[in-house]
Amino acid sequence: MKSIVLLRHGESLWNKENRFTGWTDVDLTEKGIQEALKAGNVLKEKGYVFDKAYTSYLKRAVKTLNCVLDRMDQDWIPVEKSWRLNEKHYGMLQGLNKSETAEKYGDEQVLIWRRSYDIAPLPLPEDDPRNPRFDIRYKDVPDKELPRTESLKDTVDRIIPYWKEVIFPSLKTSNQLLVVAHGNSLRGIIKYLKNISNEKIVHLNLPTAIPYVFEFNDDLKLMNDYFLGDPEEIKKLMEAVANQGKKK
Ligand SMILES: O=C(O)[C@@H](CO)OP(=O)(O)O
Repeated sequence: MKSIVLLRHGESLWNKENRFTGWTDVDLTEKGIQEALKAGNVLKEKGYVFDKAYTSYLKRAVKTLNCVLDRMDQDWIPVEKSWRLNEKHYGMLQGLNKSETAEKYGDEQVLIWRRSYDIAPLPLPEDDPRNPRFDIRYKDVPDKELPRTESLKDTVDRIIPYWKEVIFPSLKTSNQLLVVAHGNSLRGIIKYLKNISNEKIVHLNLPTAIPYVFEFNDDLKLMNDYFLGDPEEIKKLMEAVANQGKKK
């Protein structure tokens, strides 16, 4: 069986402060580093040997990947970074506290901004210094492809071509691949892989740094998917993520 392991980064500073993050390049907390190292230990214990890893241009994902590979003593494997694996762009919500935003606009509106398929938060103004066009790391990305906000659909539209053209085809010549990315960019990939409806995807909340394994047969047909960890604990972690967008 071939497998692709999806992993959300460990806790970031803005996860801890409960702020909308999106494309803001915040670092891991100490807890986030420990979570990433733990994921590395779990993958090592299970005997994973990755042929290649993929991650985003954002340091919380890059550093999580580095911690995982360090723990596995697989620091040497090829790694490809792509802006296409970045988190959903959260537009004008970036930096705001999620429960304060729920106090102001209501839980339901925040759920729409966080989890609906095709509704995006208000975009950053064109001249906002946070517009990705002013960030050197995106200098090779055509301006029209750089978001100032995104719905999950927009995220899927930029991520799935990369999945189909780069990540998935490399499974033909590999056995195990690792993708370290973000809560919503991974939700987009999972929606595509499992053909989850626009309505059902609202309820998927990914915990930080819990490996999610997708197994494929030799014809690259998806056979099985499961988290590595205690199901009860994972359920609680998922509920905690869902609750981040509610009033206190
Ligand atoms: O703020 C964000 O960028 C994301 C992921 O951390 O959060 P949410 O779970 O609200 O989509």
